[in-house]
Formats: sequence, C-alpha cells, structure tokens
Amino acid sequence: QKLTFSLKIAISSSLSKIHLNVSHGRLCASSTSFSQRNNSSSANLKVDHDQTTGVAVMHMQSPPVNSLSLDFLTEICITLEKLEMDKGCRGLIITSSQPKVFSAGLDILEMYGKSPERCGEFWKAVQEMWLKLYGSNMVTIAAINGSSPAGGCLMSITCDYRIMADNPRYSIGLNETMLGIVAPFWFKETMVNTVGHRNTEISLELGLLYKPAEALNIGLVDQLVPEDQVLSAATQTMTKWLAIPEHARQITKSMMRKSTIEKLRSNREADIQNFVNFITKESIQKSLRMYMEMLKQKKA
Ligand SMILES: CCCCC/C=C\C/C=C\CCC/C=C/C(=O)SCCNC(=O)CCNC(=O)[C@H](O)C(C)(C)COP(=O)(O)OP(=O)(O)OC[C@H]1O[C@@H](n2cnc3c(N)ncnc32)[C@H](O)[C@@H]1OP(=O)(O)O
Repeated sequence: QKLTFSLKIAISSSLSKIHLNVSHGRLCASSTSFSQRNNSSSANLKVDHDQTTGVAVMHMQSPPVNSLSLDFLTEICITLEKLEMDKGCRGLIITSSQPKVFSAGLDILEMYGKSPERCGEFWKAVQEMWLKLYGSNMVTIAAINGSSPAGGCLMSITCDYRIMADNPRYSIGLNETMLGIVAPFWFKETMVNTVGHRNTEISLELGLLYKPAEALNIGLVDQLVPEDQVLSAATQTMTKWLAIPEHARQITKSMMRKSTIEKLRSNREADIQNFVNFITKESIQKSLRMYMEMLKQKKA
C-alpha cells in the first residue's frame, strides 16, 4: 500500500521493533526485530548498534554514490527516528560503504523533469532529514571517508563533529552555485554556524569544494586522519563526547542550534513552495541538465 512520506514518518514512531524496507516510495514491514539485534539493515543502510557502548554506526550503501533520493532520504529519516527513540542509543556515527564517496548530495534526478508535487515531496524529505539530524539529542559524528559535495556536506555539517579522510582526491563543500542553483537559508545558516559568515559568503558565492587540508583550515571539518582510520578515530572521539554529562551537553547543543531550527520549522510550507517554484523554472532545469551532461563527459 502506498503511503505518503509524512505518514511514513508519523507511523515510524510506533514501529520500533519492525524491520523497515523502503523501495520506490513504498514502505514494507516485516516482523524481524530491530532493537533486539545489534545489527539492522534496510535496502540502502546498514546500522551496527553496539548496545554496550550505546553507539550506532550508520553505513550509507546506496550505489553508486549515496545520492539522496526520496526513497533513500525516507530510509535515513526512519532510521534516525528509531535510533533517537532508542534510549540505548546515545551516539551516532554516519559513514559510507561506497568507495571514494561519502555522499554525492541530493539526487539531481529528483530535481530534474519532475512534477511540482513530486519536487515538493522530495524537498519535505530533505527538510525532515536536516531537522532530525541537526536537532538530534544523540552525539552525531560524520566519518567522511570520501567526497562530500552539496547535500553530502550539509549532512556532515549537521553533525556535532567531522572527521575526514586525508586524501587530496576527496573534496567537501556547498557547491550549489556551480550547478546554477542556490543553497537555501538553512543550508547557509548551518554553514555559517560551522565556519562563520565570511567563509560561508566566499564558499557559497563561488560554490567552492575544499580539499581536506583546506576544509580543516576553515573549520569545515574538525580532524583529518589516514583513510583507514576514519571510523576508529570517530569511535575514539565518540567515547570522549559521551563522557560529558549528557543533559548539559544536550541543552547546550539545543541552545546553539535552536534559532536556525525554529526558522525552518515555522516556515516549512513556504520553504517547500520556494524550492518548487525555483527548481521547476525552465532556466534552472536547463542548468541542471547541463551539469548532468558535464558529469557524464567528465567520465568519458
Ligand atoms: C529566490 C531564491 C530562492 C533560492 C532558494 C530556493 C530553493 C533552493 C533550491 C535548490 C536547492 C538545491 C540544493 C541542492 C543540493 C545538492 O546536493 S545538489 C547535488 C550536488 N552534487 C554534486 O554536485 C555532486 C556531483 N557528483 C560528483 O561530483 C561525482 O559524482 C562524485 C560524487 C565526486 C563521485 O565521483 P565518481 O566516483 O567519479 O563518480 P561519477 O561522477 O562517475 O558518478 C557515478 C554516477 O553517479 C551519478 N551521480 C553523481 N552525483 C549524482 C547526484 N548528486 N545525483 C544523481 N546522480 C549522481 C553520475 O552521473 C554517474 O552516473 P552514470 O554512471 O554516468 O549514470
């Protein structure tokens, strides 16, 4: 039975012991347990939850490049909600199982040639993921083991801490302007909250992608480590963060992020309308088409 995205999210809160699988906008449930096992997986996510440490590792495994489609975003949101509600889960590490890429950002095909209704549904899912991650009570760490442009960078900067593989072939940044599109205010504010106003202004206007060393230099990532140590470094950092008195840490995090979160929460519909009007413009569609062609040519 087809369910709308909002309904899926609403019912997910009562499905804490149900294995979820989202495919082509459909939510299927089977009765294998989620919380009694240490590991769970849906189509494009694998979650290893260590009950003794209270740390879950979410591996994104949506080939080829973990681009954030509506289905994938829905899976991520459902998983985040389940972990958030699980009192045994206090920390979340997000990483990628795909080679060379953390996440390629929003799935461009979700923004190209789609109906306004579908674009609206997609954008609501992007908002939902950001709201869940940026407002999470868990300690969240991005273990960035590959390139992380645009929405991939957004996902990283919604986390509390970022550890990136020290590999100059990788890059990270909000490069939206290079696609002829514009990062919305809540992308921009998340970036300002991470690297400050001036760095954000330069970064967004020029659509910059930073090599790891440059990203560290402006504070876009917090730590660089050899590629094979990204996950172990994230685990070590997590231990330190989890040693802080939890209530005080959570209130402090909320205090730091509240105004940005509230601004989107109270303007969600207008923000969706803004996105739909913008992305369905002929000139913007043309820019996206040219960008996709450029990606293909780069490959050839
Ligand atoms: C009034 C003003 C209001 C303004 C505000 C209102 C609203 C806001 C409007 C819009 C906001 C939109 C925000 C958008 C955010 C985004 O995230 S857009 C996505 C940006 N992403 C990128 O630019 C990344 C592009 N990809 C790459 O650079 C590379 O693919 C890579 C990630 C570095 C990986 O490189 P490599 O390993 O070499 O892999 P390939 O390039 O060969 O790619 C493999 C296949 O994957 C396809 N692909 C790559 N990225 C995407 C993607 N993001 N979406 C969909 N598909 C993607 C690529 O085409 C290859 O496909 P084929 O194998 O050729 O079929």
